[in-house]
Amino acid sequence: MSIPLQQVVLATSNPGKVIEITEALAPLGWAVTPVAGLEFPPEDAATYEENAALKACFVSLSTGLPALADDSGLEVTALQGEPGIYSARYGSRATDVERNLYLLERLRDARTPDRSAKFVSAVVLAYPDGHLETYRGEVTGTILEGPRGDQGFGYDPIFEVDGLGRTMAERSIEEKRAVSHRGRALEALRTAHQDGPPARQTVTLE
Ligand SMILES: O=c1[nH]cnc2c1ncn2[C@@H]1O[C@H](COP(=O)(O)OP(=O)(O)O)[C@@H](O)[C@H]1O
Ligand SMILES: [Mg+2]
Repeated sequence: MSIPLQQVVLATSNPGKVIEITEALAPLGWAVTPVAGLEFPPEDAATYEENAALKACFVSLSTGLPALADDSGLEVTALQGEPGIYSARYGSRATDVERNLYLLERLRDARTPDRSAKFVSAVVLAYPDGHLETYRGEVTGTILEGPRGDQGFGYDPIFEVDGLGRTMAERSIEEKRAVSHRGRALEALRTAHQDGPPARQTVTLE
């Protein structure tokens, strides 16, 4: 039997993610509240899915409510998938602008014409009884020589979405959601929940 969902806590302190996730979940009619006053455990897992599960489980257990977390990153082909799961702290740089500059330097040093990359998002919804739902979204693009646009956050200004000719920072929140990794993962979640919580898989041991 599914637990009816009315309220979900967002397990993130990233303001850009809070805005994007809250807007993407609006059609479901859930009360979506950002988490407050919790210090997150270190993200020391090896995959986006496990890191998102760490954050979502921690907040769900702390609040007794269903909690949703996103773990995401940028994977640059010529840098063997860097910064990947380490995107939030790439090169130990402290700000988005410094991390963007560091990435551009690394790519220049790689001396290759290949500037292809992709954004990946894993979204996990954790229930207080330990049940997890996992969704994933990706978007491919090109790393520019310099930043363009002032919307969004993180690596948005240096990532031009394939086929669009605009960076993620040159799109409104709605336009970004239509193509972004997080928008796609959350669309999968919305579809799964459109008629109530999806059925849980039962495992039978023989
Ligand atoms: O939509 C996006 N646009 C630009 N950069 C992003 C996006 N999603 C993730 N990133 C980058 O990847 C990092 C993902 O970090 P992570 O998911 O571990 O935690 P965070 O919630 O603490 O930022 C972000 O800090 C940002 O630098
Ligand atoms: Mg992370």
